[in-house]
Amino acid sequence: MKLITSESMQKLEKRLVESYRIPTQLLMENAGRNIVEKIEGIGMEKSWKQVAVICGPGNNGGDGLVIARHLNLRYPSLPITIFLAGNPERLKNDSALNYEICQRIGIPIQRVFPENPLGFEPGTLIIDSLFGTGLSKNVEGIFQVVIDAINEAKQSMIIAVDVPSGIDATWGKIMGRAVKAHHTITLGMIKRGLVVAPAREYCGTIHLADIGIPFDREPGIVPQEGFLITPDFIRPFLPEKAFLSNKISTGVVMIVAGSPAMTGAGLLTCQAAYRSGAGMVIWATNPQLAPLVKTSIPEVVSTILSDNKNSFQWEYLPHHADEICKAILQRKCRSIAIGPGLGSSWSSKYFIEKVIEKSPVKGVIDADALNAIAVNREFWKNRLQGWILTPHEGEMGRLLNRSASSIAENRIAASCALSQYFNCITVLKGPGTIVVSPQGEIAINPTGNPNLATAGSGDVLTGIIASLLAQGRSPFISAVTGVFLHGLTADLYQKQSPQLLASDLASYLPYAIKVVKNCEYRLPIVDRD
Ligand SMILES: NC(=O)C1=CN([C@@H]2O[C@H](COP(=O)(O)OP(=O)(O)OC[C@H]3O[C@@H](n4cnc5c(N)ncnc54)[C@H](O)[C@@H]3O)[C@@H](O)[C@H]2O)[C@H](O)CC1
Ligand SMILES: [K+]
Repeated sequence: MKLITSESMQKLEKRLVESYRIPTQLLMENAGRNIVEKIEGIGMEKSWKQVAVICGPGNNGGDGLVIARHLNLRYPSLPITIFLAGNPERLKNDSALNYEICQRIGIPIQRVFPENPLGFEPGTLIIDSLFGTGLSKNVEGIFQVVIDAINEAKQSMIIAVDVPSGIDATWGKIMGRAVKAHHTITLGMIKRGLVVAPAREYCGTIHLADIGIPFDREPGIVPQEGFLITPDFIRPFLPEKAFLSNKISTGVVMIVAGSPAMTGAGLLTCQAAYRSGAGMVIWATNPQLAPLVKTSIPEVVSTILSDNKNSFQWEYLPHHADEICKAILQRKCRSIAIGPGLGSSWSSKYFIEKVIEKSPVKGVIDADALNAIAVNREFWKNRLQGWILTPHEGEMGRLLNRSASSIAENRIAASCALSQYFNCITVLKGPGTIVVSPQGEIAINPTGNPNLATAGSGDVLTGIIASLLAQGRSPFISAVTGVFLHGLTADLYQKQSPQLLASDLASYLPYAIKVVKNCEYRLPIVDRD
C-alpha cells in the first residue's frame, strides 16, 4: 500500500485539482463529510456530552469547521463548540468561507487565548483539527497549550483529522508536542510519517477517508515514497516447496552465531531458518558446543570449527573464516547469517570481518557483526552491496557514528543514510520496522507489538531473512517478507498468551505463514470500509 509525504500530497492535490477541475472547496467539503461518516463508524453510538472541534489556522482547521457543521446537522441536540486557535481574520479561502458559514448557522465559536486555557469535561468528543500536513516548524506558545489540554482530557475520545497535530507527517517526528489520538482519520492517502515510530504511537487506529479524488487510479503520478507492507504484497514470496524439490534446491543457509556464553543465539537463528522454509541449516559451531547442537536441534548440520590448540578458552579466530568459506561451497549454501551471540572480543571482530570479506555468498549481518563493522566503518563504506544489515537504534547509532536518540528522532532518514553509506539493505528494528534499499525503496512494517522486546527476538528475525534469501528471494524482498512474518507471528501469538519467548516466535512462525497464505489476515492499522 503506497504511502505519501506531506509535500507530495500537497503537490499531487494541486495537480489533480487542475486536471479534474474539482474545486478545492469541494475537496474540503468531501474531507469533512467523509470524516464525519468515519467518526460515526467509530463511536457516535456512545452518547457524548459534548463535542469540541479544535481548529487551527490552515486548511486542517477548515476541515474541522466542515466537520462541526455536519455534526451539527446530524446531531442537533448535541452541544458542539468550535475552538479556534488563531485569528479568524487571518483565515484564508476555503477555511475563511467555512468559518463564515459556521458563524451564520450559529455554531458556538470560541477563540483560544493563552490567558483563557482550555479544559474538557469527561465525556467530550475532541476533534483535533489544529495542524495537518502544513506543519512547518516546532509547536510553541498557544498551540502547545492547546495540545497539552487535549492530551490531558479525561474519559474523552480524541480523533485526529488527517494527522495528529504536531506530527511531521513525512518523517514521523514529534515537532515539540503532539496530540495523542485514539483514532486518526487520514485523507486521500496514508501519510508516511503516521506509520513509523515515534509518531505511530500518537495515531491510535488509522483510518483512511476519501476526498473525492481517484488517487489510486493515477499510478503514474502518485510518487513512490514508501509503502506499507501488506499480506497481499508478501504472499507471492512466502516459502513454497516445489514438487520436485530436495533439501539443497530448497535452500541451504550457513549460520555463524552463538558462543559458549550465548549458545541460545545460535540455536534460535537455526530454528527460525528451518521454520521459515530452508531445506538445510548449517551451523558453524565450536567443538565445545557441537554435542549440544545435536541434542537441541537434531536437524541442524554442524560444521565444527577447529580447536584452538594453545588457548584455554575456545574463541573465534580469523582462520575459522576460511573454514566457514570452504563449508559454504561444500554444502552449497545460498546465504549466510552472521552475528548473533558471537561476542565482542577483538579476535571475534577480526573473524567476523574476514568472514564478510571472503564469504562466497551474502546474507544478514546482525548484532555483534554490526558492531564489528561499526568499529571499522570507513573501511566498509560502499562495500556491503547485497548484504542486509539489521540494527536496532543503538547499533544504528554506532554504524552512523551518531547518538541512538538522534536515530530515534527520525528513523526513516537514518535508515536511508545507512543504506547510502554502506550500499546495503537496511532493516531498522523497533516499532514500525523500516526496510530501505540503496536505490531508495522504503518499506514500513505494520506488524509486531511490544512483546517482541525480548532476548533472542532479533536472532529469530535474522534466521528468517537468511532463510528466505537461501530460498531465492532478493535481499530487499527477503527483508520485507521477513519483518512482516516476524511481527505477525508475535501479533497472532499475543491472542493466546501475554508472554512471548523468542523460542515461541520460532515455533509459531509456520502458523503466521499459513495465515497469510490462506488470506486469513487483514491489517488492523487501516480500515477501508
Ligand atoms: N491534501 C488534500 O488533498 C487536502 C487536504 N486538506 C486539509 O488541508 C491540510 C493541509 O492544509 P494546510 O493549510 O496546508 O496546512 P495546515 O492546516 O496543516 O496548517 C498550516 C497553517 O499553520 C501554520 N503553521 C504551520 N506550522 C506551524 C507551527 N508550528 N506553529 C504555528 N503555525 C504553524 C502555517 O503557517 C499555516 O497557516 C491537510 O492536512 C488536510 O487536513 C483539505 O481540506 C482537503 C484536501
Ligand atoms: K490534525
